[in-house]
Amino acid sequence: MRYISTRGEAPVLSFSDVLLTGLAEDGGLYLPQTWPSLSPEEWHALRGLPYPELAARILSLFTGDDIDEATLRQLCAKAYAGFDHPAVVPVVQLENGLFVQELFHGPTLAFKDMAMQILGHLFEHVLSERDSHVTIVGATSGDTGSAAIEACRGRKRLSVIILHPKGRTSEVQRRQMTTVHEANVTNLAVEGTFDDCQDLVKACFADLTFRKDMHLSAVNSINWARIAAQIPYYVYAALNFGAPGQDVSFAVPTGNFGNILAAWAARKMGLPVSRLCVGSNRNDILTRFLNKNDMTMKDVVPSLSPSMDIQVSSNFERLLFELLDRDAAACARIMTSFRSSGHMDVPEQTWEKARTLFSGLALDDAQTEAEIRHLHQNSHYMADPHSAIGIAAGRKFRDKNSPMIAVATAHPAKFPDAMVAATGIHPALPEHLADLFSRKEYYETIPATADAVKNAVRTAVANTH
Ligand SMILES: N[C@@H](CCOP(=O)(O)O)C(=O)O
Repeated sequence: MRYISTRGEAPVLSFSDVLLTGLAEDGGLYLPQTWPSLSPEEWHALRGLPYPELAARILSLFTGDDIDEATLRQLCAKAYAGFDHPAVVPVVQLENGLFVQELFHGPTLAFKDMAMQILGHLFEHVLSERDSHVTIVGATSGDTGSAAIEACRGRKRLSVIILHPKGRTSEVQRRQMTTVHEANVTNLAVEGTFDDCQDLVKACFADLTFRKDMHLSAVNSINWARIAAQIPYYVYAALNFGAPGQDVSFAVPTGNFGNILAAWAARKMGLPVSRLCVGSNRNDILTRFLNKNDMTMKDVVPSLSPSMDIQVSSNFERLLFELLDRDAAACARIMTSFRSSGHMDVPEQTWEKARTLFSGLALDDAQTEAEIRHLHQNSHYMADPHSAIGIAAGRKFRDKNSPMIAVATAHPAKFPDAMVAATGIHPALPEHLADLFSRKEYYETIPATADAVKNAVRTAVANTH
C-alpha cells in the first residue's frame, strides 16, 4: 500500500512513512494510491466482530507490508481496553429510523480518542523499530489536543506540542490539556483562532529545514493515519445496524471535515452507505458549500460548539482531489487560490458530484440549545452541543429506506454551561476527571506568529531530551 499527495509533488510513501510525515512536503494531504475495496461477502464476514478486532482488520488494509495484522490486533486490543463501554462505540436508538453512535467513551470523552489511542501505539511501534523520535505539533479547537496529549504523554520517543486558541475552548477542554504535567507535553495558548493555530502548524511543516531538524510529525487529521483509524466505527455501525443488503446513512457534526471524510472513505471501500450529512454551527462554510457552492471564508464566530469553530476545513482538500478525479494540478491550483482569495472556486460539475452524496445543515446557538432540550425532553438523551447538531442534521435528512446514524462526538460533561442552559442539568465528569478543576494548569501564551511557535517548539524539544 502506497500513498500519494493531493498536490502531486511529494514523494510516494508507505503507511509508516505517512504516519511519521503527517503533512506532505508539497503542502498536500496523503491518500491511498488505490483504495482497498471489499465485496458484500467480505463485509458480511466482519459483522459481529468485537470492535478492537474489527479495527485491526480495517487498519490492516491500509498498513500494507509495514505492520502485520497480528501486531495490529495486539495494538488495537491495548488501545481500546480503557474505554468505559464494553461495545466501545455503542449505538442507541433515539427515534424512528434515527440512531446515535456514541464515540465518546475513551479517556478524554471525545471521538478523537478513537483514532488517537491507536495512533499513540502505532507511533511507539514504528519509532521503536526505527529507534527514532518525533516531535508532534498539533492544533486544536478543543478535543484533538487533550486526546493527543493523553495518547502521547510519557512516551519517550514522542514530544507533543499543542496549540489551542486562547479563550476559545470550553474550560473543561482547556483543563484536560493544560493540567497534564509531563516532560514531553507542552501547551501553547495562541492569541488567535483555531484557523490561526492550524495555519501555524502548517507553517512549521512548510519550513523544510525546521521540519527536518525537529523531526516534525502531526496528529491532526492532516495525518492520513487519523482518518484510517476513524473508518472502523462507521464500518461497525453500518454492519451491525443496517439489515443485510440495506444501506445506512450517517450524520456527522464536523469542522475540519476529517470525521465525515472517514465515513466517505468507508463508502469508497464499498461499505453500503447511502447519504452523508454534515452538521455545522454558525461557522457554516461547509454547509454553505453543500447548499449553494459558496465556500467563502468568513470571520470565525465563537459558538456553543467550539470544536467546530473553524473556517478552513483541512480535509476538504482530500474530497476535492477525489471529486476532481485525482487531478492533483487542479487541486493544488484551487487550494492555492482559496488561501489567497478566501473563496474556493469549485467547478459546478464537481460541486454537483458532492451534492449527490452530501447534505448540510447549520444550526445557530439558539437552535442548538433548542435541539439539546428537545432530545432531553423527548428522548431522555443528553447530547452535547456538537452531537445535537449532528442529530438535528440526521433527523432532517433521514428517509424511510435506510437507518440514519448520527455520531455523538463528545460527552456532555465537556460543555456543562450549554447543558445547564438547555436542560437545567449539570452533567458530572467521570471519576478520573472529577478533580479537574482543582488541578494546576501549565501553559504558555504566545502571539499567533510562526516565529513564536518555532521558538516554543525548539525549547520544548530541548527540555524533553
Ligand atoms: N475539532 C478539532 C479541530 C482539529 O481537527 P482534527 O480532526 O484535524 O484534529 C478539535 O477539537 O481540536
